[in-house]
Amino acid sequence: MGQRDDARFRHQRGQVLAHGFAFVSAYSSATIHEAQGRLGALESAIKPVDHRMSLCGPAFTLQRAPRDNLMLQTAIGYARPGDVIVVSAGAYEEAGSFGDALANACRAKGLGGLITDTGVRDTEDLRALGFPVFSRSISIKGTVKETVGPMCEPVTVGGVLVRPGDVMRADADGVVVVRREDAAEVATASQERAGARGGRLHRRVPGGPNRRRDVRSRAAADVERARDRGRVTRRPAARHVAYRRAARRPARGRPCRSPRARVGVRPVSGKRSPDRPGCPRAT
Ligand SMILES: O=C([O-])CC(=O)C(=O)O
Ligand SMILES: [Mg+2]
Repeated sequence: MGQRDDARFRHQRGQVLAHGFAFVSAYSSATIHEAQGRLGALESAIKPVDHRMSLCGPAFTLQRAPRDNLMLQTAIGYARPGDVIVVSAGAYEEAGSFGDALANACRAKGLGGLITDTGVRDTEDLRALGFPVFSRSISIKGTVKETVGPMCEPVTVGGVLVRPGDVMRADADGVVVVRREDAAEVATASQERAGARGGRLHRRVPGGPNRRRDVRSRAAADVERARDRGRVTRRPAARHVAYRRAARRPARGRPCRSPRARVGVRPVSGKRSPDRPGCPRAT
């Protein structure tokens, strides 16, 4: 089997195992990350070129030299419609290895998007094209086209292992990878989580039926916790009483807003109290 056929074969296997990725697409990257036990999040530096961009699809992985995009161009030729090209290039930020020309090629092939741990450029065109691109950086610096590297092999991107056919989900918040064999299970867990949270949030909508009870019980629980930690005493400390009395006393001359200054306490930080009537100088 030639290199091209070999890559296709392995990738097809990945796609067969990636059943369920369509369901994963219904949930946000953060929900999926939580639902699968807080796993699979790529480093937060990898972000969309435009916050409206999102993608979900099977990974088409490749490894390449940091300032060389030969393998990226090659991968676009091999990848299939819907595939998400996932590039591992050593987290190198100072190279714009993908731009308008390659994005147009991806669009023409119907690819699902690009996730790269290096830089991209021509971002205005990428936004106009609407092709989802998630990168570590934006750099105007060009790349050479010289070095051959592996395709459709497991790679590490943003600190996470990605295998061909694993499900990539990315949105404005970041990128998460779901192991292809777990996709259906993670979709179910995400649905449960989204449903449970949706219910709780609904109850807390301002003016909603349970708002008062919720707020009161939460406040009571906070006080209880603070008491346990010894922060709340039943009677206010003597100095708090002094401050409050001082604050109520009518001021002579121009009003002074600082009860702390009126009882003659040196301010903890910031400006000293001004020397004016009704406001004794800090000592
Ligand atoms: O050609 C390159 O190396 C990257 C680029 O700017 C493009 O794809 O438009
Ligand atoms: Mg360009």
